Amino acid sequence: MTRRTALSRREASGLRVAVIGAGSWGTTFGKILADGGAQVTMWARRPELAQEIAEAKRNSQYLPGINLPRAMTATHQLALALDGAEQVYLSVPSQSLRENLKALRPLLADSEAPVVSLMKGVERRTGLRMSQVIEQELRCDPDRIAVASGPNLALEIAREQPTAAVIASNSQETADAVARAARNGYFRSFVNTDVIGTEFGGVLKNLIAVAIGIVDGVGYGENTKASIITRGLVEMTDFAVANGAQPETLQGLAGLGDLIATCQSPLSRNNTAGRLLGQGYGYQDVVKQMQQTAEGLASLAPVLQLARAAGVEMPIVEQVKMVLDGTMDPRDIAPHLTTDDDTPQGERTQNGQAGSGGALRRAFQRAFDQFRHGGRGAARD
Ligand SMILES: NC(=O)c1ccc[n+]([C@@H]2O[C@H](COP(=O)([O-])OP(=O)(O)OC[C@H]3O[C@@H](n4cnc5c(N)ncnc54)[C@H](O)[C@@H]3O)[C@@H](O)[C@H]2O)c1
Ligand SMILES: O=P(O)(O)OC[C@H](O)CO
Repeated sequence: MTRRTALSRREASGLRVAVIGAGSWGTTFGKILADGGAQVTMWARRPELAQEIAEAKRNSQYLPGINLPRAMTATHQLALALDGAEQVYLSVPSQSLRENLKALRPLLADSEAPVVSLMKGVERRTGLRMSQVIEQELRCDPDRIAVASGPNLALEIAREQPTAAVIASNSQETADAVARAARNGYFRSFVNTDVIGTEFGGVLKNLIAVAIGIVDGVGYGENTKASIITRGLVEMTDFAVANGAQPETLQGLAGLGDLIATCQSPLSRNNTAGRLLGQGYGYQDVVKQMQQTAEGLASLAPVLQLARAAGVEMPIVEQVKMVLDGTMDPRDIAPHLTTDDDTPQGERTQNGQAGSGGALRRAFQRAFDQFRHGGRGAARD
């Protein structure tokens, strides 16, 4: 244990937490919590992984070379993992969250513990964010739910490289309680109440990271990547704000911060999936080659559906989808500034209008329409 870790252990001393999902992020987050002083029980689907974590204090498949803290144990029995848990953290692939929650629900029936999503996807079938799926399946007070997001490449954090994150909840009290637990000498949690912006930041940066991977795979250079990252952030902000986020959240750790980390790092699975696409592999081959979860691939279609419903243009994300579907040559990917032939006027807006941005204007228009129609739903732009 490093000195920084030792200093911070006092802060959450003795808190009992459960982490559901023992892949690279679940295990790393378990280490963050244990190094902050919590007693952590991991739930792993496979008994042999639970045994390795509990006995050898290792997770050699997902975190090679990392020694896990003594205050971390593991089981493959959900009931044991949740027994007495004062906080519950969820870190399974987004598309499997609902089925996992169905198993969790009876075990959490009498619990008031905060439930924290560590995931960065939307559900393909419904387009729902993970906190919404949690609320639906656990039928719990949304104030109990929190989400964690930020520039958080698991292996770097497992190596105790200093990192910051955002914990968001509708309830300031819940966010504060989670942030106090998820904090140690190498991991710092900031708090906000913008759950939508924090969650969508994590989802959307994955899609732009796939685009950057494609560009890398094709062999284009830094100008192309910088153009896509910059215009990608505009798409992320437009989309998130149109769906209820606060724009400043997208400029913070959960937006820009995570976008930078994920687009730059070869550790990123989304970036890696994009690189394979750029090298000419088809979707099925990419899925076969990925050993770990690349959330962006499953989130593409539902995000584009939500974007169309909100009248938001996402030309970069559209192109990633076309490459994935095999309908566009990866070499044709470009940081399109507009989907029509007009000369774009100013970088910030999609519709050639000056000012604070297309998404803000549309969000305002929608609120106005809603007001005008007596809250019966807004007209489409
Ligand atoms: N790895 C990171 O750096 C990182 C950082 C921040 C957030 N995240 C997010 O965390 C979430 C989990 O990702 P990860 O990196 O831990 O993925 P991973 O691929 O490393 O691990 C996923 C884990 O879930 C298990 N799993 C697979 N299918 C399952 C199912 N149907 N039910 C239960 N468990 C199942 C796997 O066995 C594995 O243990 C994702 O939403 C990801 O975006 C990851
Ligand atoms: O490996 P990725 O692409 O899932 O990215 C991991 C984290 O989300 C980075 O913050």
